[in-house]
Amino acid sequence: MLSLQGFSWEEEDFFSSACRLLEEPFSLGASIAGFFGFIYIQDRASMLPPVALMPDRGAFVLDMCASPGSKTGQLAHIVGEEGFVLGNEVSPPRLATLRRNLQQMGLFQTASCCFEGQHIPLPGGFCDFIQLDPPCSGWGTVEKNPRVMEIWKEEKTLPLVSLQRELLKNAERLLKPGGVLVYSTCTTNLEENEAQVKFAQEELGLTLEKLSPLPEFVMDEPMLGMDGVWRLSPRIGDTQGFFVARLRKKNGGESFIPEERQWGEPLARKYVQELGIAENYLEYGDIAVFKESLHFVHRQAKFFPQNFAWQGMYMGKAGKSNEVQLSPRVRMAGDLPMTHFEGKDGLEKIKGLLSGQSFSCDFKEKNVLMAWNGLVLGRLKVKNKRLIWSER
Ligand SMILES: C[S@@+](CC[C@H](N)C(=O)[O-])C[C@H]1O[C@@H](n2cnc3c(N)ncnc32)[C@H](O)[C@@H]1O
Repeated sequence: MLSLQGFSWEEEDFFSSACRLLEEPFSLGASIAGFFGFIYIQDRASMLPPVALMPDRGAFVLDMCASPGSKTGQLAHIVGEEGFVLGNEVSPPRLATLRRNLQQMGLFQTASCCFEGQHIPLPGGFCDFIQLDPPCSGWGTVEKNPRVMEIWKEEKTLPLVSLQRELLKNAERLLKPGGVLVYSTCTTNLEENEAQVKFAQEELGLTLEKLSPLPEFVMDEPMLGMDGVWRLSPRIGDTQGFFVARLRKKNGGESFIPEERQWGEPLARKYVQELGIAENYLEYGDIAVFKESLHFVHRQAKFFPQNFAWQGMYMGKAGKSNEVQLSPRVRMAGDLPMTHFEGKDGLEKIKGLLSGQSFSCDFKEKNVLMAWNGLVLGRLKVKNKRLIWSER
């Protein structure tokens, strides 16, 4: 799809789905693959924290400061569809961006919530893995944002340092005994990096686990004589600055024993099939109605405590008497007619649909799946014997 639109890239060795863009005839985000969420654009170095965390397949991960969702998405790929990633974001507009991105990528193994990370009201010992990528001074992004050094001059970073500590304290509380935390920033500031790791070791009792150097990256010598963390300086045309440390909570002490609950009003199996969603998706959870919208309730989300406010991946609108309208972006395919597009010609037609064109068809159904070279992209509406793409 991307090569037919003139893009070229090479695969990176440090992470199986990472690719380095070589040719970009127009903005990659405006490509068809970008529109349908098959790619996510981010700096090379910002992919390192999930590589350091490397949760097991099927694991539960909390991403404490998640928007726009680069790491939530990457972690969701690592844990797979049977795993689960909860992305937390304190700012409502940024939470909306996070939710949009997760839906665009079709990641039903994710959910989101909106709390101050230092006060996420989950029970202690709830999480196997935590990603903490807190707000920081961003000195490592100076190539892109030259003003950061002025905005976040030395003493101005003090409130950030204390917020990061509060976040670290809650992360330690939320980890299960033996659980793993990755702390990362995009700054080169010692106080927000190595000094915070020392705080986590000395004040919170976490153990630093050594990360092996990655040959694909030029790494700097860590400060304070610390061994086994990743420290990168910004390098023009290559990476932004980054810092990554992996910490583990000691074994012993109690884990939280969760209880399963029902969330929303799950749609009956038969109805799910009628919507053109294959039954096998229900192995991962339910598709449930919440007031006016439809969301995926992953089976791992069923263990959240009763009063915990969270939201599963958005799947569409719900009307009265359980009448639902699936979002055109729902890629979960099932027994529904499909319209196939092939090759370059097919891409041109898809571009036409996305810009408001319609095509005549003989489908009797209200919705059909749309695929390009066998890859399901989403759902088209059938109106007056014409196929249209409509997100309304
Ligand atoms: C460095 S960015 C996270 C980037 C994200 N991890 C990614 O890779 O896409 C930090 C985020 O933390 C959010 N934030 C700020 N204060 C927070 C707090 N107290 N609790 C949770 N999130 C917070 C910011 O709004 C911002 O979206």
